[in-house]
Amino acid sequence: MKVLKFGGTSVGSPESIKSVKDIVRQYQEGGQKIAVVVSALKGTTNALVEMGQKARLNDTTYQTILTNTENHHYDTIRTLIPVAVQSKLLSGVKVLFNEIGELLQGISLLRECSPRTLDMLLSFGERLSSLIVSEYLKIEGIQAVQVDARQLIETNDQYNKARVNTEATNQKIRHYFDALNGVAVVTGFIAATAQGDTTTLGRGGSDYTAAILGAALYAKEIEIWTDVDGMMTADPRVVKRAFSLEHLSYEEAMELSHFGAKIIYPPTLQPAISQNIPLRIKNTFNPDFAGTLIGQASAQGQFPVKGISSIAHIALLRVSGSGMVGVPGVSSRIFGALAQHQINIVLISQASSEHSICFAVAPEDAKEAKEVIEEAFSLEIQAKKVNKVSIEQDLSVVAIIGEHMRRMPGISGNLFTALGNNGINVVAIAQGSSELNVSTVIATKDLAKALNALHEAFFLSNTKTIHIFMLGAGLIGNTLLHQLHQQKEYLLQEQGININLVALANSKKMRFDENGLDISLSKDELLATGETSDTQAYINKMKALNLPNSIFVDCTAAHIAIDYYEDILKSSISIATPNKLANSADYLTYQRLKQAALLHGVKFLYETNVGAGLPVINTLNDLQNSGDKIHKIEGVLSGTLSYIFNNFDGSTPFSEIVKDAKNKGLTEPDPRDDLNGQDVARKILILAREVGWALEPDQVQVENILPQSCLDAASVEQFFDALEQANGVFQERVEQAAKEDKKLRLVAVLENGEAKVKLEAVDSTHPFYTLRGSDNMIAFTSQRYQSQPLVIRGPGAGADVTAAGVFAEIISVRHYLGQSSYKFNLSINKV
Ligand SMILES: NC(=O)C1=CN([C@@H]2O[C@H](COP(=O)(O)OP(=O)(O)OC[C@H]3O[C@@H](n4cnc5c(N)ncnc54)[C@H](OP(=O)(O)O)[C@@H]3O)[C@@H](O)[C@H]2O)C=CC1
Ligand SMILES: N[C@@H](CC=O)C(=O)O
Ligand code: NA
Repeated sequence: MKVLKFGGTSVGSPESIKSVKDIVRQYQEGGQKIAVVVSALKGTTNALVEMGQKARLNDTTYQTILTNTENHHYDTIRTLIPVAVQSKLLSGVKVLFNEIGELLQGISLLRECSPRTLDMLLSFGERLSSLIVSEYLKIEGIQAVQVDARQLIETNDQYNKARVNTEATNQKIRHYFDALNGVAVVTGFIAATAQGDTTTLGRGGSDYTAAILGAALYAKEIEIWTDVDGMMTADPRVVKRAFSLEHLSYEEAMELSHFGAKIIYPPTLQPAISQNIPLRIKNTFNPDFAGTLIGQASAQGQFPVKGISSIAHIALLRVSGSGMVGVPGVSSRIFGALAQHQINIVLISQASSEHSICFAVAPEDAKEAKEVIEEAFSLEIQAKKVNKVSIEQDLSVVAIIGEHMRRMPGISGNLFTALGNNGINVVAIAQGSSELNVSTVIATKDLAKALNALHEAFFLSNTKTIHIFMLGAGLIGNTLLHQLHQQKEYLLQEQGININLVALANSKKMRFDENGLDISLSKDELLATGETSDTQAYINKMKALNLPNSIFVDCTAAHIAIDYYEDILKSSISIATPNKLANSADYLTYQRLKQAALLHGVKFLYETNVGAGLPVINTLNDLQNSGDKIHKIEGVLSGTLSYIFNNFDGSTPFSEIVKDAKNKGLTEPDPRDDLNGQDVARKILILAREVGWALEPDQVQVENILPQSCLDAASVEQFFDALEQANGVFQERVEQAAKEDKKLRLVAVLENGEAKVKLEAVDSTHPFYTLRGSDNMIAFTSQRYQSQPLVIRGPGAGADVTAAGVFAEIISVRHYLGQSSYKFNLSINKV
């Protein structure tokens, strides 16, 4: 025998009732004996409660609700059942609705709806649904019998939450089912006293009915049919990648349910659990899916943590004071006082110093809880031995649950790393000694982020999602987009990195999608449906989304986002940027950004600021971190100028070569930033700061090679016109160098705390002489590399190499996203 319980959504529509029929038929055909328990049609119980309340206040609008509810039942029948055989059922339903109408009229006349009357009123929900389902099954050729549980389940007269007389009930059930042929369709939730007065079983009542039947009939299994694929690893509305669990122990299911997974209500399943009857959670809308099996033992499968659950709103109360230390009975007085006032405690945490106890209650109970405790400790408070009770609001509880966390080191380490790396502050912690549940209290604003971060850390530890917020989709940004698209699949399959581009913007449009923009589309396609670009709004939205593992990628050439960097880092969002403007602004800005990243445990990444994709900054840091002392840095740091001087031989005008460099993506958006030495000045300034010299921008000595007319030009186009006029100036300098068998190079030098950028003609013995194309060359002379400098050389500009450098930084953040510190045991058999 199996007992199948179908909840309100499972009988909520004609389509779902058809699914119920298919499920019942399948069992019948398989020769399996079953009993079916049904809830009221979705929304009916609430509607009945509302009607009762309105009628009691003589508010005649209850009649509208009654008409709507009645029509909903008729519509269901008309859609479900062929016209020719509808009339019997329609009139049966009509009779019941007439009774409801009379009862409501009575309530309205008496202006009274006692618990007893309410139970009578609510009983109609299940009486109607069981009638419809059983008649429909009969019409479909299934031998079904409507069973009113008031004949079977006997309770006391504690209306609304009646207690079951197990002995009498078991007898009645066994007696009834012994004589029964066919499928019983039993009303959930309702019962009756020995005198025959209607009662209801309280919250989770239909589960209770199924458990009572299951226990009385020694059922092999109880199936709870609902509208989800079983118990999930987390709430799928918040955690998109939550998945359904195959096995759980009763205890795990109970913990998960306590923390908000409202699929079952375990207290009501106790009769079945005490007889060790397995429960299976199944989805009426996906019946072939196995669902979740809940039994005595927990499955030691792939995951030691079975679920991540939460209570969205709690208040935390703290009782503290010197008078609590070493004094027995304090907690009993606190919790005794709360119990007396029926205040439920969600979580308790106490430090071993005993100086304070904190506990969580529902926010609506907080004020009363404070008053009650202050009353109980009024003398100690007067004597200043106990402080006034403090209340913290806007908090949530997030818990990890699983029996196999027991004795497994590293679980809480992983929990706190995942929260910490995402800037989530833990206000309080509680772990039972059973180690079945580790609960943390956090700010409600961080709840979704915490659930996602923890879900990733415990269930998807082989896959990390990185949420990317990209600002700027010009040359570098667009190239990066292509690279992300090209590598997306490889990264997911081979590296376990899930690239999720959440936002993209240019100067005109911006677009957000928390679930990820489709990066197979071009940036124009992506932005076509975007909203008007607004940097402040962009940053606010990025912060408000509060996603874990987020990185902001500034691919603009502008100042627009620089002022927000510190705030972004403080919001636990990493930054990767090729934009040099932040690090080459005043020294204080540079310092504050580095500090903000450090303090908030996020990354501020800017390798491409110098030498594009070449590993310049990282090499410099590696040298210093390993104890080396930098004496001198000398370099050709402009890809643009390298390219220009390597290609300019006088046969093509200088201005044409500059245009060529621009078209090749080597120059800054305004090539004057390259030619006036500013771009290189920024780079050597950044290197100086990395070495530890607190230089300001105006302390870098720069030789500008551009005539004033070029600097004065109002736009890039006009600059090229002016440059054409000045071609001769450059022609002369290059020819002069060539005569001496030399080449021009814009060289940056950092030595003795001084930074200089100047145009030099180098001869064939100089290492810079041999540079080709857009090559950069950086030579570090240090304590270790004294006689022979450490040299880095290669293309130091261009869209591909720069975007690739930013790309590498984006994926590098996965290394600090909380690697699992425990090994999963995949080989152990499941229950
Ligand atoms: N080229 C190279 O080799 C290297 C470049 N870099 C750096 O890379 C950065 C990007 O350069 P590049 O791609 O050439 O520059 P582009 O001018 O091609 O692109 C800049 C992007 O920023 C966007 N933008 C400007 N203002 C805003 C705004 N208010 N809101 C949103 N987006 C905005 C632009 O929008 P729109 O498209 O609407 O104009 C454009 O998409 C620069 O900082 C540069 O110094 C660093 C190393 C090497
Ligand atoms: N315009 C720059 C690009 C890299 O920073 C250069 O030419 O080096
Ligand atoms: Na670099």
